[in-house]
Amino acid sequence: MKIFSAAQIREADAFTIAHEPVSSTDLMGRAAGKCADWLMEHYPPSHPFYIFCGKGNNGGDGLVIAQKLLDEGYVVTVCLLEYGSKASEDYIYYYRRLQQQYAGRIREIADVTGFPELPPSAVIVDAIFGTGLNKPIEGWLAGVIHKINDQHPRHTIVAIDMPSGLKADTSSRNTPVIQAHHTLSFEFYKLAFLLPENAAVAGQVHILPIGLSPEYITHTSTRYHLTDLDMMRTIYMPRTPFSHKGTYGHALLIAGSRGKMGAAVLSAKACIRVGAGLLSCHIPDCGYDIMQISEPCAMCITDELPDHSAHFHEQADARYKTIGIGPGLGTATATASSLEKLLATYKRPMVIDADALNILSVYPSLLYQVPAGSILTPHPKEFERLFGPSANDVERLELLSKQAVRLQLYILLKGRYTAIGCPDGAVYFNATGNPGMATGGSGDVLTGILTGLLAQDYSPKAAVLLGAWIHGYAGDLAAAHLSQEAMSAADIISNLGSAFMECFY
Ligand SMILES: NC(=O)C1=CN([C@@H]2O[C@H](COP(=O)(O)OP(=O)(O)OC[C@H]3O[C@@H](n4cnc5c(N)ncnc54)[C@H](O)[C@@H]3O)[C@@H](O)[C@H]2O)[C@@H](O)CC1
Ligand SMILES: [K+]
Repeated sequence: MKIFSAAQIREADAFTIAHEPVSSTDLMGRAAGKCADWLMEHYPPSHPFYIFCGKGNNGGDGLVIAQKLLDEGYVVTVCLLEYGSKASEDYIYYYRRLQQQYAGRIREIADVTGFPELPPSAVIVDAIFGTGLNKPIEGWLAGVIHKINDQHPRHTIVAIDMPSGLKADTSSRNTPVIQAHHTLSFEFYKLAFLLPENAAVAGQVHILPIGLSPEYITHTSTRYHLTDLDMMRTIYMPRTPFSHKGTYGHALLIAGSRGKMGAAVLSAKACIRVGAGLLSCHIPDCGYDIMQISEPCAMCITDELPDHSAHFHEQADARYKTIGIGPGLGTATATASSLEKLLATYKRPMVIDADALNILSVYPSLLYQVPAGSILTPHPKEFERLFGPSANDVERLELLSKQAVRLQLYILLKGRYTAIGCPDGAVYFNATGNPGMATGGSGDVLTGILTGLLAQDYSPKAAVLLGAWIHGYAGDLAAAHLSQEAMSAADIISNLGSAFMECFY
């Protein structure tokens, strides 16, 4: 799914109005009508509604919702915030209609003392500002936002299109924003919903289709995308009947050190479980029994050193379709030097994670030696060590995209919505996964998955998008069986099979 900017959403709106054609008043009626339907489906008339309206089209949506709920016999109080701006035309149209029929339900609020006392089980609808917000909310309006947020523990707050105060595509850090339980947003995810810094504000996001022009949507390109199952189905490559293990590639995994062999084992298991034809693991001598016993499907090459690896560059040749390097590897100087030599000779796209990333952040010039199309998988701290700090999440995404273009790499920044920067500047957010995956070893599993997919001739872009998806999907299945608390990284691997079955069979 494409993620459009606020400016593009305005264009989509205008394009739909001109080409469907539909009047802007009717488009508002249609969009807000969907919200009213959602509200009535989720809350019976025993819930009194308090609908707070700004004076733009978001406020207009609030007026349409109020009218529909009142027509259906709901108890509604409409709170119009009178902050001096000129009302939009569509707002005025729906205001007149409401005023004619339900004048007694309308209250004007011109400062924070006008904030109503709310009865138990009230539902607050936030229709103050939407995508038209053009500066942080200030003065008594900010006071109203705080008052609404004070109700959060006692009353349900439903935001229309955007929680008011949240900017669609720039940072809203340290500004007043409604903290909604639910956000009913029109047609598209907004970038703001996918940023960790906004975790507290949008609640559950429900995307309501409002019939914006499919022509506009298809033909307009965006930098940001959210992955979905349909996209994965176009990427997934079923195995062919006459194939053999050679068809699915020989991967080399360079991982593990004394005390961190578990990372190597998790990566190896995941690599095999996504279908790599063959897997060899380069591990220090201390890990030999551990790996052979834990994963009999993998072959082992042991380093001359007992506790960490420093000779893997001698192995890394064209026999291997790809290499995954980093989990539990350690950052010893000899390991770093072997990585440098490996990067000088091995030129296929590879997967670089964990300690291999830490080595690159100590020797940043090595970043330029990483083969084009390789996949880096930093978590936010590793990302910062590699590329420096950012003032906010939007800046961090811009940095991600810039570095992916500059280095011609795929950079997968881990998080609730893992963000994948591509060499062409596009950024994809992965839609699967859950907080149960915030546990040691999850990243090692991802490295194994990505390595296994590259081995099978998935393009780097296909591998990184599908890998992130299936990793999160398997994690979601694990959490569904076991709870987010009890699941471990090993459970992600155990659920990879069911994830493939559910998504692709
Ligand atoms: N295509 C769509 O997505 C549709 C959008 N509609 C609604 O239209 C909204 C956008 O409407 P508008 O562009 O009128 O924008 P808003 O309703 O978000 O607000 C714009 C108004 O608020 C003022 N304003 C902005 N920031 C302010 C601040 N911090 N303090 C005080 N005043 C401020 C602006 O000057 C303008 O008057 C969407 O969020 C959605 O709710 C729907 O009605 C129809 C379809
Ligand atoms: K809103």
